Formats: sequence, structure tokens, C-alpha cells
Amino acid sequence: MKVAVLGAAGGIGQALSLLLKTQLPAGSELSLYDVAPVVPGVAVDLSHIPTDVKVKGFGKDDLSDALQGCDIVLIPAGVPRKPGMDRSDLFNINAGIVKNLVEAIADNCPKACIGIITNPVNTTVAIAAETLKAKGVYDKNKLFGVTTLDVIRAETFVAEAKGLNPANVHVPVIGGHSGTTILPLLSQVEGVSFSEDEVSQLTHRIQNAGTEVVEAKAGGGSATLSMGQAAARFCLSLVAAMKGDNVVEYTYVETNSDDATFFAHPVRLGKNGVEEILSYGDLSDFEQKAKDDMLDGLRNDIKIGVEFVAG
Ligand SMILES: NC(=O)C1=CN([C@@H]2O[C@H](COP(=O)(O)OP(=O)(O)OC[C@H]3O[C@@H](n4cnc5c(N)ncnc54)[C@H](O)[C@@H]3O)[C@@H](O)[C@H]2O)C=CC1
Ligand SMILES: O=C([O-])CC(=O)C(=O)O
Repeated sequence: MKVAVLGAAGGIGQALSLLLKTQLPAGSELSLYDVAPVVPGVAVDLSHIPTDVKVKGFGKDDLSDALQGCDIVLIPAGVPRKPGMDRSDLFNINAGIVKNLVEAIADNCPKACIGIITNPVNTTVAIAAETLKAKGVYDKNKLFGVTTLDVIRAETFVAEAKGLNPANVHVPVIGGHSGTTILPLLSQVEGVSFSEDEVSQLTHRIQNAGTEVVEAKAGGGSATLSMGQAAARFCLSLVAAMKGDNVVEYTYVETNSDDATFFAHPVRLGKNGVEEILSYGDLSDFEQKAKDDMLDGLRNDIKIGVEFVAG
């Protein structure tokens, strides 16, 4: 299995690359690309960890080489938020970065599964899809917005609130990845019940958890370590599924449902990416209203991405 991380020298990229170096199956290869000149050093540094995963670094002019033969490409390249910014404020810089990187994927490893981490995810995934379509290589089963951080946060916060071991708590999170488009389904958490106040407070905290980190880092960026963990979990699930395991993850994929073109669902992963998009089940009245209220915003985020590529 060969995995590329584009933006590998950044906060997420380094944490993610470390986790993949130590957790990918034996015999895997890790290709680290960044425009920052430190990237070969990140690769050398990781290569001293004794695991059977080969790591190679690629600088700014070597994107094509970095992508040769890749089965999975993860993209955390781009700028993060500062306090006072919304994820959509990153669009102007990150839209072009994602488009260029995805064009290179189309040219060099068009059959790879792609995990988009770069914000605003609601929009950058649509940019990736349109870019792949323009290149004639779009496969909707191989493009994912990585929303796993919303899931692991929801599990952490619910476990904390209820005094449970987070390892035993599973919280579905559907929708998109910003503000109210992040919709945790607390009504579906098994073995736990919540008061109305708890639902409202926990939902708000999960939706604003990114901002919680941005403010705590006080201008030094956004979530990197928890995101590294989340992206590693997503990637390792995909690797396991590509090797034949039965794995379900919540991820932002093309659904073409009545909700929106892209929507985070529970997805059964398989050898070729999405094996089956599963239903997210019944919603409580609170969740149904929250979904109805956010759909226009999410659809507009997607439209902005489509229009960006159309020019
Ligand atoms: N999907 C999610 O749940 C989350 C997404 N993010 C997003 O991930 C992105 C990265 O965040 P951080 O790692 O904290 O930022 P960072 O600034 O620490 O790292 C970004 C890296 O991307 C590199 N880069 C910039 N342009 C590039 C290009 N054209 N090709 C390759 N590399 C390029 C930079 O040199 C830098 O090393 C941001 O857009 C952030 O908003 C952050 C947290 C969670
Ligand atoms: O909030 C941000 O800008 C980064 C992010 O997506 C998250 O932490 O969920």
C-alpha cells in the first residue's frame, strides 16, 4: 500500500505522517510532499523509526514523483484559521492549492482514493470532484472529505459528560464540516440518554470544537494533533478495507441525496473506496430541525466549489 501526504511538513502533515509511519501495515510506502523546504528533513527524521514502512520526502518541484503508484492520497496542504476567522475565510488561498494538487493526482495516480482535509472541506471536496471531472477521471467512490475529527471529538465530549470510557462510545456525525453543518446524532448513541439541555450544549460544543482549538492556540493555528489522529484513523480504516476488512466510517462523500450533493454519511469502505453509502437512520425532532436549518448553507458551500472550477 502506498500513501501520499500532500502538505506533509505542516502541523497536521507531520503528526499524520508520524502515525502512519508507526501504524501502516508492514511493507507500506509513505510519500511526503510539501512546498516547504523542510520536507526532506521530515522524511529523514521519520525514516529513523524502526518500522517496515518506507518513507520518502519530495520537495516543491517533485509532486509527480511523489504521486507515482499511490493508492491513497491525503491532502492537508493549505492555510489554517486564526481567531476571528471562519473556515470559509480560507477559501481564497486553499481553493487554488487543492485544485492544483488534485490536477496532479489526476495526471499521476488517477485511480487513487483521495482524502481531503484542507478547509473549507464543504467546498474543497466539491473543487476536487469538479477538477477530476474536468480531467475525465472522476470516481465518486474514491473521493472523501475527512470528517473523522468531528466523530472523535463527539465521542470524547460525550464520554466526558457521561463518565464513560471514550473507547466504548460511538457517536454518528453527519452533514458537513463547519459550524451548524456538523450534525452529531446524539439520539443514536447506544446506552446513553441526554436531557434537552445536554443535547443542545453538547451539539454546540461539537460544532464549535474547531474554534475552541483556534482560540486556545491564540493565533498559532488550528487543530493539528487531534486532526493527525483523526486522519490516521480514516486512512488506516481505508487501508484495512482495501485489504478486504469490513469497515464503516463517517465521511463526507457524494451522495446525490435530497440533502445535498455531498453529505457525511456512514460509509462501508471496500477495495475500491466507497462500497456502500449507508442510511444515517431516524433523526430526533431536534436533529431534523438542525438538518433542515443547515442544508441551504451546505448546498451553497458546495456551489461555490463547483463555480470556482467552472471559472
Ligand atoms: N478536515 C478537518 O477536520 C481539519 C482541517 N484542517 C485544515 O487543514 C489544513 C492544514 O492545517 P495545518 O496543518 O494546521 O496547517 P500548516 O500551516 O501547519 O500546514 C500546512 C502545510 O501545507 C503546505 N502547503 C501549502 N501550500 C502547499 C502546496 N501547494 N502543496 C503542498 N503543500 C502546501 C505548507 O507548506 C504547510 O507545510 C488547513 O486548511 C486547516 O484548516 C485543520 C484541522 C481539521
Ligand atoms: O476549525 C478549524 O479551522 C480546523 C478544523 O476544521 C477543525 O478543527 O475542525
